Order: sequence, then C-alpha cells, then structure tokens
Amino acid sequence: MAAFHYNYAVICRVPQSISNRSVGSDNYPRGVDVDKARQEYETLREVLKSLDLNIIEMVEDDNYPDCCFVDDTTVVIGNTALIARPGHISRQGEVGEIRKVLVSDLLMNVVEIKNPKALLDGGDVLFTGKEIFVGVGKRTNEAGAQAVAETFPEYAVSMVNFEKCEALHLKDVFNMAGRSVMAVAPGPDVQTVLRQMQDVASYPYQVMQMDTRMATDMLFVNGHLIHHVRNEMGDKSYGILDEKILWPRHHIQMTELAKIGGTINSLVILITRTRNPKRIISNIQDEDLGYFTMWKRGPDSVPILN
Ligand SMILES: CN(C)C(=N)NCCC[C@H](N)C(=O)O
Repeated sequence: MAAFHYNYAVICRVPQSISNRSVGSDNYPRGVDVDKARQEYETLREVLKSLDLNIIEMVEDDNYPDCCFVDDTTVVIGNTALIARPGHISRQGEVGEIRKVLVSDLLMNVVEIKNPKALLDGGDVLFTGKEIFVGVGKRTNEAGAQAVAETFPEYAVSMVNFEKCEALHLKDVFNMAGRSVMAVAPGPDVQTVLRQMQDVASYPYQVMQMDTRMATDMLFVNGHLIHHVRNEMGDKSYGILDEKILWPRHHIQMTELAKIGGTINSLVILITRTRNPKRIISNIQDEDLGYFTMWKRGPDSVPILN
C-alpha cells in the first residue's frame, strides 16, 4: 500500500475559555495557563509548517472551550470526511465550523452520521494507514463505530471494547509512530485492548511498548514523528524512541494542554487531499493555495478557494 503523504493540516487556536470551562478543567481549580497552552500550540503549528503541509488555522471560538482539539470532530481519510458527533454534549457544536472548512475550503466529500443515537469522537478512531480501529468506550458507541465502517468501506474497520480502559480516547493510549509501528501505553487495561486489536488486525504491526501514557502521545506525519520532550515522557520511553525510531523526530511540550486531556494528536486533522473529480475547483491548483492559510477573520487570512 502506498504511504500516505498528507498535504493539509487543520488546526484551531486555543480559546481563552479553555482556562476554566474546558471538559476536564474542574480538576484544575487554578485554571489552565492559557498563555502557556498557546505557546505549546504555536510550537506544534511551526513544526507542522516545516513538514510540507498547508496549514488551515481556524480562529478560536470561546463558546467552545475545547475547540482546539479538532481531531475529535471528524474522521478524514482521502477525500472523505465523516463529521463526528462528540460524546460530550458541550463539544457537539464544534463540528459546525469544521464542516464549513471541509466543505467550502477543502471541497471534501462530507458524510453525516445518520443514526441519531450514534456518538463518535475522532480521538477514538485510529487509522493505521492500512485499516481502522474504533474504540467503543466513554465517548464513542457502537453506532458511531458503525458509521465509520459504512463511510470507509474500502478499509477493514474493527471495533474494540474500550469501556474498561481508564483512558478517555483510544488515541490517548495507542498511536502510530511509523508506517507499521504502533506505540502502546502501559497498564493492564491497555494491554487487554491491545490483545483485542491483535486478534482482529488485518496487518502485522510492530508494537512499541512505552512506559508512560504521555510517551504514547505522538503524531506520525510525512515520515516525521512529533512527540514530547524528554523530561515530559520519561527517560526510559525516550530511550525506546532513540533505539526504534530511525526517522526524523521533533520534540515539543504539551504539559499545559495535557492537564485537560489534550494530546499532540488531538490538535490536528491531517488530510491527504487529491483532486476530486466530483467537484470542480475553479482554476486554482493545490500549489497556488499558499503555505499558510487562515480560516475566517484572522489578520493574515487568505481565502483558500473561491
Ligand atoms: C485523542 N484525542 C483526540 C484527545 N485526547 N482529545 C482531547 C479532548 C480533551 C477535551 N478536554 C475533552 O475532554 O473532550
């Protein structure tokens, strides 16, 4: 199977309201340090920019304190985007702006979930490049997993029972670190889910066992691995990466956003956008779209397509 080369990354700025209104901020009575969270986000944005990606940066919306965690709002593979239905009610409205970006700017084939009972967080969907695993647990139910299977019939889609896992999202504890290397968090609850995945997997993966949860949070994009700085993930896990990952690595900090469940992978929607024969794009070619584009009213805003 050809390796995926992503050409777009959709990200969203960190809203001020994340400080004390995000899901999970109750655990931090002193609030999240928004300036620090924004620095973390900006560092990630700069790394993504260096990786041959067109960046679509959405302006934050204080009505949605978790809006920067864009990965939960959609599942995108190829030219198709399934709009998620976040399992936490406060997050369901986030999909509106994402839908607009996917439809109007990126001209994707956008699919809506039909079953009114379905719940789906993108953070529960792990696309390995070859097949899809959907964790059914705190935020995603079976009907949500079913919607993924119906939307992407060209891939094997396996539902894994994630209910007993302590983590909130599947991608808090499983992530791709390379083309067939899967990083796995420690803990018996995670190992139980891993066994389920191994039982149903259609392809062999090399399991890279990490020794901290945070060390598992990473993003593999265009042959590069973005992960945490050494002191955040622990020396042992860092040593594992040194030994196993022979492709370029980028080290960033994510401690502030992690306080409210944020991860590196949760901040990015990666897209491989090819020409879509069903929709006509006025004379503009991908190459003309600009290196750094801004959705909505940002000061550097550049219209992507018109
Ligand atoms: C793996 N992914 C996508 C995530 N970890 N998402 C972070 C969501 C955090 C937010 N406070 C929430 O509770 O929804």
